[in-house]
Amino acid sequence: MPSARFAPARPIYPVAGIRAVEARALPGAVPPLMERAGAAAAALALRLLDGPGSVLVACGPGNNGGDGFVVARHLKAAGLRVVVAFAGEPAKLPADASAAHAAWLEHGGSTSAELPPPPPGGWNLVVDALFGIGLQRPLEGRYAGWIATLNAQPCPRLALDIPSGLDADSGRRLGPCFAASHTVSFIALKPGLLTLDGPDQCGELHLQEIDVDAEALAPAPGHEITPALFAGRLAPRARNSHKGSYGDAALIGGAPGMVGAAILAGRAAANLGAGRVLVGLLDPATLPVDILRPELMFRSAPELLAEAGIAAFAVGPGLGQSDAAWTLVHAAIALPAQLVLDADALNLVARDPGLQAALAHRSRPAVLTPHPAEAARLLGSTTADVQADRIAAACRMAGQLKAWVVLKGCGSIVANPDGHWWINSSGNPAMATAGIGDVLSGILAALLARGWDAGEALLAAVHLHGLAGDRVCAAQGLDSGLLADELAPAARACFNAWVVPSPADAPQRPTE
Ligand SMILES: NC(=O)C1=CN([C@@H]2O[C@H](COP(=O)(O)OP(=O)(O)OC[C@H]3O[C@@H](n4cnc5c(N)ncnc54)[C@H](O)[C@@H]3O)[C@@H](O)[C@H]2O)[C@@H](O)CC1
Ligand SMILES: Nc1ncnc2c1ncn2[C@@H]1O[C@H](COP(=O)(O)OP(=O)(O)O)[C@@H](O)[C@H]1O
Ligand SMILES: [K+]
Repeated sequence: MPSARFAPARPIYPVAGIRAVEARALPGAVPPLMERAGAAAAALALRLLDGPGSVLVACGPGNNGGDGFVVARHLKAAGLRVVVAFAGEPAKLPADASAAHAAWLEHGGSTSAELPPPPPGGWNLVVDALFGIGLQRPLEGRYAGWIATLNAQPCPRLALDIPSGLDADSGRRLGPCFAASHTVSFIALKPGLLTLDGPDQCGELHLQEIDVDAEALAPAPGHEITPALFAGRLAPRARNSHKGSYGDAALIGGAPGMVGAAILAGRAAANLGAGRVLVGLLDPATLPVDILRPELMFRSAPELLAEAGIAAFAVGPGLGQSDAAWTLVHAAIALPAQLVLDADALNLVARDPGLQAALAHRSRPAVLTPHPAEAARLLGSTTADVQADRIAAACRMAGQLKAWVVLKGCGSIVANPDGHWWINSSGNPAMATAGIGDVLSGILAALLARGWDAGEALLAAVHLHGLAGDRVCAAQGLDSGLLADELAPAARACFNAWVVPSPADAPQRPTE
């Protein structure tokens, strides 16, 4: 079975969910969860140190500080020079943290109420155990100063559970925020690690489940995206199949001056194995053929919408917001085919409650691919409001429009109409360039044309699109300058590697 090849999709919990898991896991846990967390973090710290040295552990007034005392104890026991900064009142520590503090003192440790200056040669590691999921407001005063000093240390910087200053639910920096080179998070993933500012602040992310099976204790409202979610679709083609078996994908867009967007989407659909790809341009006079991709067939947009038997339409790339564009969107929503709405198709829907109602009443849910500004228009809010809670925004759009939605950007959020959500971790900022979104629409159109349902197609397309961006950037050493048209061949390669495993992935024959 292909699914055995893919890591299962790990659950993601906002703070309330982690608290529910903890409440069930904590009582009677042996060893206590804080001891497990601290030991796991210390093991990572030792790998980062790779030898003797001096470590600074900055501990806060709650249980995150408790994790820090445990880490300090283990590192001291391993022979390192460990300095603990702790400005809280020991008597006010919560019970587990208080026990960890006492154990640190019993093992010969001490604490300093101020951040001590670095030793000659500097720190070899700094550990942020100031605040975890209990952060309630922006850091200021002493702790803001500590964060600035910790961030200035030219050594590995390890955050425990979540970088201090980062909101665990939204991924928003609330103010001064620890800039980790590595983050070790405990029990389960939190959304804030994976979206918005989270990936920048976390550095390399390590999850330590510390022997807690979170999903057995409390249902998870969200999951990460991995191919395990759509592995059932990744079977090789039947030999006895033909182009009609893989559907017609139709791209509608390309107003004058924006024909490239429709071409990019069409090329991507061709690379992802649609049986036939048809491009319907608003201004068909501009381009009769894509000479570099002559597989694409061209029509006028109204002609294409009237064509029988098309399995999937993606409407929006380069569409514009003219009256003609509105007529096309209106007609596309009414068709029984699979439907992707992107870019200006979304802007037209945002302006028209009639289109919104028609979308919500489709027999098959549509797939919507807004970036945060398009999402703000759909929700009648602002981009800042959307970004302040990306999961809530994605779920609201999906619920209101009864559609599958991806809210794009760093840590894209996929939401279904029932309120479940997923976060995608593939992709990179070189993808922040015009045309990349059109490629996503094309990938989606191809998978839908091939018969995938809306949810599987969206999860796969979003993950694959990011993976393709990562592959091209890694292969060419790019931080910027990625071209949208480079993505589709890379997406093709990644997709086919899922379907046809390399010999190294093939099951081994038992030796006799
Ligand atoms: N309870 C347990 O046994 C476990 C707890 N864990 C750790 O505990 C953490 C959560 O602990 P807590 O709930 O105690 O929360 P935190 O330790 O994250 O912070 C809570 C404390 O910080 C204060 N605070 C919040 N925001 C502040 C701000 N901006 N400025 C100044 N003070 C502020 C609060 O008043 C409270 O005293 C997790 O992130 C994780 O690191 C893990 O060890 C797993 C097990
Ligand atoms: N910093 C980033 N990290 C990961 N993915 C990104 C980042 N910036 C952009 N992307 C991805 O690139 C694509 C850009 O799409 P979009 O903003 O619609 O651009 P356009 O419509 O101009 O092609 C989205 O899929 C988005 O998730
Ligand atoms: K922390």
